[in-house]
Amino acid sequence: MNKKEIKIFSPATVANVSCGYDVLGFCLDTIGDEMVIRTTERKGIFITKIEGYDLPLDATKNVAGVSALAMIADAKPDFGFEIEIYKNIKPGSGIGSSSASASGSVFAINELLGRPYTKTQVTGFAMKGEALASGSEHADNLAPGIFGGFTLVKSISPLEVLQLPTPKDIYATIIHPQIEIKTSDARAILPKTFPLKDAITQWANLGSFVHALHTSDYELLKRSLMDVIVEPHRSQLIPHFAEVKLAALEHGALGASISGAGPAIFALSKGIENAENVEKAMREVYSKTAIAFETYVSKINTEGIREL
Ligand SMILES: Nc1ncnc2c1ncn2[C@@H]1O[C@H](COP(=O)(O)OP(=O)(O)OP(=O)(O)O)[C@@H](O)[C@H]1O
Ligand SMILES: N[C@@H](CCO)C(=O)O
Repeated sequence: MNKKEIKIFSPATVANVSCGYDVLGFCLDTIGDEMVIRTTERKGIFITKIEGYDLPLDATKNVAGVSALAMIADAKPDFGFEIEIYKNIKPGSGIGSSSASASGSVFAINELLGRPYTKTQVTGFAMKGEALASGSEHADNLAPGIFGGFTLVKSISPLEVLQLPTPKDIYATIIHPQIEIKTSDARAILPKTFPLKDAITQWANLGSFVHALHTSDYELLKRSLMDVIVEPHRSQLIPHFAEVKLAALEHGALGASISGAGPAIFALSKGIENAENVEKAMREVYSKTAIAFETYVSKINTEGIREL
């Protein structure tokens, strides 16, 4: 007998991770949304409650509803689902707000259906929801939420996700200035072509970053956390980006860059003490401005979305 109701924690995630635009991501632990999903006799998907932020209850306009509708169109259950969303991740934050909803609903429905779908298939349904928010299908926030840890999306069609190892002592620091950048806008400002020399630098860094994760080589990790493709364009949208990045690097971070489409900025550090020093240094930069902000220090969440 399958369960009729499930409560989950759907974590925030960091996409791109400097050198892996649209393919690399990792999962955070200290911030995420909660969702309750239950079966109903009436067929369909019904978003009955959203707390935290003002988002559409219409299932066709909410990413959680769109991904859930895609899953039930395939599974064809003879009952429906109600979804309650308790949002902690601000939409347009750069730490995967839309992704947490799009993946949370289908993770939970898969559980309530008795887990007929693999994690890769669940990610495929979630991509339908994520596309509503960003205007194109990508899975670099979804995959770390669903699989946990660091992930690499090798291909979106057919979808193939690689789970990468998480070095034992690695921590993330996030600063989230309270301005909104829509992913669709941040994608639209990117050039359509790039110089070959920049592409070479970027794929060399991506390859060496993956190698550094496999070998827990923090020195190599530090030298690989670079972005010559996206950061130069998008950093202009984030006030004080260069100062925050410099402060992070000067206070022990292995690397720092834009989290997803921004405005959040992430840093990776070896050890929680370094991660906390980086947090303090990042806070100092924004404390001198009129912009409100929040910061988080988090271990890497290797479990991903979990039942509460
Ligand atoms: N359940 C939902 N949660 C969050 N955003 C939603 C949801 N449903 C629809 N949206 C819409 O998606 C957009 C936010 O998604 P967007 O991808 O821009 O931000 P993000 O997910 O925080 O960023 P990133 O993907 O860079 O981490 C907003 O326009 C919001 O109204
Ligand atoms: N890879 C995506 C992540 C944000 O959803 C981007 O940077 O546009």
